[in-house]
Amino acid sequence: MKIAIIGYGKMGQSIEQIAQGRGHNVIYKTNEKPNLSQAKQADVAIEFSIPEAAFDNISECIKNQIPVISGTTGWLDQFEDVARLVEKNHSKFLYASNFSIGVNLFFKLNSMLAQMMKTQKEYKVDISEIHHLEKKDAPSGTAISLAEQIIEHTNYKSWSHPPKAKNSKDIPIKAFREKGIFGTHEISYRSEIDDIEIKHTAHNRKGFALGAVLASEWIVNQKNHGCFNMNDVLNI
Ligand SMILES: NC(=O)C1=CN([C@@H]2O[C@H](COP(=O)(O)OP(=O)(O)OC[C@H]3O[C@@H](n4cnc5c(N)ncnc54)[C@H](OP(=O)(O)O)[C@@H]3O)[C@@H](O)[C@H]2O)C=CC1
Ligand SMILES: O=C(O)C1=N[C@H](C(=O)O)C[C@H](O)C1
Repeated sequence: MKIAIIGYGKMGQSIEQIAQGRGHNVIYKTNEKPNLSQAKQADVAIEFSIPEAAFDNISECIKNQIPVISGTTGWLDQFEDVARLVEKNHSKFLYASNFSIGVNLFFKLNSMLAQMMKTQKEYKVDISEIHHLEKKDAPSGTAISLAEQIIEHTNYKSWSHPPKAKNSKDIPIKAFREKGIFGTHEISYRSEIDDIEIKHTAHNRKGFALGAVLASEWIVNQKNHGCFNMNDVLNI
């Protein structure tokens, strides 16, 4: 598979390593707005850049019929515009706030626990995330996905960051930045009697990078056009 990497920072470099280890060829990489005539030579573009650039980078790939995978967080208010472009151009796009298999299992666990907690009125939920000091957005895309899954299965209506006091329909998300943390997410249901907590800790970036490469392999073989996610890729 020929790969274009758009955003060759910490993730772009990890993805290149994993992709090469699986026998793929990185034919183009950039830290700027992509050169489309070069990117078009690839079977797939993998986009991990910055919140301000993601929408333009993804849109250009879609308009040029390059299947595109993105993991950039902090731009999702423009997701519907991307979905319209995908339809209009009969293109393929896959987004995940977190590509790691472990986190995608954790997402399932979060949804199952939320379903059980819906009727347990004495518990209040909160989410916390910890990331490295270079992270540009807060709260993390993963924390927002976790909140949305809880909202889908309970009576909570929204999430807030920074946490608002005394809004019982709001899920508070706390974000911490510490040196050398790759991504830690914790969900806590607390009552006066006890707490129930589930937690995922990434030890490095290999899981995110491997997931992005697996998603790329999947989308290249996908016959239909459309917007996809990791549930389409992983049979879990
Ligand atoms: N979904 C997932 O599983 C994961 C998502 N992420 C997300 O991926 C994104 C990147 O993370 P990370 O690699 O750690 O961040 P980095 O800051 O290490 O990398 C971002 C790179 O994008 C480059 N860049 C800046 N402007 C553009 C542009 N216009 N077009 C293309 N590239 C550009 C930067 O270049 P320069 O430094 O020269 O400005 C930099 O090299 C973040 O949004 C992060 O939250 C991270 C890990 C996992
Ligand atoms: O910026 C990061 O590093 C990460 N970002 C993603 C997020 O915002 O959820 C995924 C992972 O937690 C690492």
